[in-house]
Amino acid sequence: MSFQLPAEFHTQPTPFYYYDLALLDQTLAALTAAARPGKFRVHYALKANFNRPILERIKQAGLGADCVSGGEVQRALEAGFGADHVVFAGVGKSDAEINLALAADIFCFNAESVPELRVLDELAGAQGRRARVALRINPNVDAYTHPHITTGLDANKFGISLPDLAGVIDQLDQLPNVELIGLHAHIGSQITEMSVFAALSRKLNDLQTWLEDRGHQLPHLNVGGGLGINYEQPDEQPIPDFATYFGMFEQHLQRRPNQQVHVELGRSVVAQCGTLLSRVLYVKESQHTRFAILDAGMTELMRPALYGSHHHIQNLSSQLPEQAYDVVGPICESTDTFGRARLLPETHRHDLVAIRSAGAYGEVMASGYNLREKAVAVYGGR
Ligand SMILES: Cc1ncc(COP(=O)(O)O)c(C=O)c1O
Ligand SMILES: N[C@@H](CCCC[NH3+])C(=O)O
Repeated sequence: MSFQLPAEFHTQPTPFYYYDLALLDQTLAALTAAARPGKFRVHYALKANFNRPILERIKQAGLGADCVSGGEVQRALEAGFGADHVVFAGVGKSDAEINLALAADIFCFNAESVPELRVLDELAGAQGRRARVALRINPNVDAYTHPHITTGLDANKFGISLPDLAGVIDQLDQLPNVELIGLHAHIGSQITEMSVFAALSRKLNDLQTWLEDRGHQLPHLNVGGGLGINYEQPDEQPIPDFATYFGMFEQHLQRRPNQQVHVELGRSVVAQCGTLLSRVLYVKESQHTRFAILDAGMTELMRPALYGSHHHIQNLSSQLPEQAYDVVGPICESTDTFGRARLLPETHRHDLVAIRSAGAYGEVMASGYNLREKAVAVYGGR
């Protein structure tokens, strides 16, 4: 079934984000079933979408929270996630952010460098606490995704590269207010080649053996997020293939007895339930190209401009024969283009257009460039 906007929103001023909470609930049900309670602990990566109604559903489904800023830690706590289910990642955590998370006594910091560990130690000591830490390693595993969203290669800024790990652990062992509880890795986002999770598992298996030889038994292992979604055909696959994703780790990761394995998924949880709605301002026909100029632009959904990402586009108002359009926004940048030569039914001013799979990394990456107002969010399927 293709996308339908509930009638109550047909007069909503555009552009706006529409979220289908019923689809979110179905996605969460599939996710929690595939994670097989007790087998995997799932943390939702707030960076993908931190709207309150969405967070409340996710919390109700029993997920924890994966945060990448003090603001996200705060938002997760306000939304009711227990501090013991909050993890805090990020290559550049400020002192204020660390202090906030320490004071809340969150479950774990995913730490990425010796300088960060020293600051964690100092600030935890000042608060009379111990910081639980998982070391984010950079496993140098290619995620076969867009180069801008690959995070686990030597050239990327994230994590501790493997040759440096022994030195980092030696220094960590000297820090009295930091407790090593696990390893963390996250190799990239929008991953569709599932074999990379087997490669990651094998690296983690070797590392664990190496650590055990040095006397470190780790109760926690966090394998990150990254499961991709179907942007080309959102209606064919509204719910991502969680079973295959978890299956890769079940098959290839050598879990130690009583070890807790964590994942932190963002996109696959919320992408398909969100749609950006926009109206056509003008159809401009030149000698070369036929443009459909929308009232939404890269300020509302930056992914096509930033990564050349594909989002499925539908004209909800027209049933006329199809023509090719370059679908663009009103922003003063040539990259403000949602799609080139897209086949849409003959399109006219005021037609309503849906830009699909926009629930993750859409609204959260909006900007006020050109002094644009922030698009509102509305919710259906309650
Ligand atoms: C450290 C970390 N964890 C989790 C995520 C969530 O990833 P995804 O939305 O691809 O599941 C990201 C984003 O890529 C990340 O950087
Ligand atoms: N923002 C990116 C993904 C990066 C995820 C954060 N590490 C996207 O829209 O696809």
